[in-house]
Amino acid sequence: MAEQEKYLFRAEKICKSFGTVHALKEFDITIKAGEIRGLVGENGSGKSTFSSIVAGIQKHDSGKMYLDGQPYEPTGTVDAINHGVSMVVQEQGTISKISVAANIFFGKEEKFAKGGVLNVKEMNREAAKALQNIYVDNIKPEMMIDQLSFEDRKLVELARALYTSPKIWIIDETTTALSVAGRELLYKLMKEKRDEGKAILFISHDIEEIMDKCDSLTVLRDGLFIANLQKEEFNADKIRQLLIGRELSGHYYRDDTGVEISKQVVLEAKNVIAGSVQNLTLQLHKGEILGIGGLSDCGMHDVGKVLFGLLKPETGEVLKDQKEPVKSASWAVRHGIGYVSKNRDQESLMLISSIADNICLPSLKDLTPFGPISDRKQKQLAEKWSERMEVKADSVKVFCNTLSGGNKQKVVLAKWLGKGSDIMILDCPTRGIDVGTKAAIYQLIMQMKEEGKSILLISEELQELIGMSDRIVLLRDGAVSGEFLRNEGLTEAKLIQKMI
Ligand SMILES: Nc1ncnc2c1ncn2[C@@H]1O[C@H](COP(=O)(O)OP(=O)(O)OP(=O)(O)O)[C@@H](O)[C@H]1O
Repeated sequence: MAEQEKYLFRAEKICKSFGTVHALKEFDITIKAGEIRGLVGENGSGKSTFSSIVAGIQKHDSGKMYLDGQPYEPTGTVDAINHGVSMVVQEQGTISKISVAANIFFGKEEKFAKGGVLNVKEMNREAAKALQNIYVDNIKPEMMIDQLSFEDRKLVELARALYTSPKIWIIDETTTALSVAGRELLYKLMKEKRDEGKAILFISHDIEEIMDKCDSLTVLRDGLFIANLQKEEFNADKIRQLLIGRELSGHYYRDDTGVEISKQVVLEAKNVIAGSVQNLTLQLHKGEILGIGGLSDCGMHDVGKVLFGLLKPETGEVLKDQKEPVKSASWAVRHGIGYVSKNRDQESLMLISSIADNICLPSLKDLTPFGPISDRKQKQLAEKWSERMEVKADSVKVFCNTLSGGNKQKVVLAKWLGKGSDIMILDCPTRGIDVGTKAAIYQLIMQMKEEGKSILLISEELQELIGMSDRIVLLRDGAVSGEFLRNEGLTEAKLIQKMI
């Protein structure tokens, strides 16, 4: 048997450059049938570039790929799907202004067309099957995709990817877009597909998750293959060291306990009903890190929107300093409130603009109090925060649409840290961020707290909530279901009890 035939998929010496950036340098990887292979590496190490080449989204410059022992050179995504390769992308992968069913069958509509007329009923019926295949019954095929939450749109992407029963399923940093329940569903599907003899390439920054769910892993650093490990060789410290290229020292989360919370309330919601928020009463105190958690649809992401003025209360009010109503998002920015949305590409970044323009956007008024914008000051601010957040790019002039997912997230954080807002609403701030930078973000959050800033930390990561919050408020069905003060005995199980 030829060497490549032992594997369902094999890539050899894959190279890909974008101008002067060498995203992949002679990268090799193999995946067997019935294997879940993890792909790990720091932000910008080339994971999405590689997976998008396999999925036919872009072409490599050189190197060879084999599928089922045959040379594999997809001419595009449709060709990749026809060869049995499907991918769920890191960013939002659905198309706005069309239905769920139209998203699932985008590019394959001819399957439901007769005499040039689309049989929508038939397409909806088939879409319902695709959703049932992944055990989802709350999303209806005829719904407009824009009605769905970020998480539900990811589920539609899962349904689309699995509808064709792919031989290779690529999952690019998808878990962080999902709630606890969504993740469990994804893991169940991964196991099912593996047991059916399919191959799965699973990308994640969560080392524990990789160790738990994968059979083997490949480490990528700066576009280079670094190591392959089999399950029995997995060790968290070893993996971190391999992907960063040095030992990671220091504590990940803060280690103080028994902190005092100031009585001064800086931001509050009083009996608010808005979106998925039901009768919410919540107070954020000065210098406090207030963690917000819960299951999917508990309303936690809408809490951030309500407090930032993006979502208007139908009843109740949102007050700053217990007196001034938060009128709108622009009012909030002018009054020292910053907001990092979970939906980075749609709500937090101008993708077709430079890193510098994005970082400076909320600070323009501060940079130009008396006259025209100073290019020098703008560059200084952008460079300072881009360096502090370790954004990987040749310069701050680079456009955000060319950055890796994690580096885009760093720009979003840099933008609000540069503005120096007194209140920061962070919705999943470490989504897609690698372990090294994650530690730096936690340090920055602590620094903000020490400077007297107040932080609302909305997170799907229970460990992150326990590790960083002074106080944790849990939500169920849009209302507060439990509250915990920081203490040594706090466990995930205790939080989960209040979430379900
Ligand atoms: N279209 C593009 N134009 C220019 N540079 C690009 C483009 N796409 C990717 N890059 C660069 O290629 C490198 C690898 O990016 P890639 O998205 O593959 O990283 P990644 O490992 O997936 O990172 P992350 O964990 O942050 O998602 C980065 O330096 C990125 O800026």
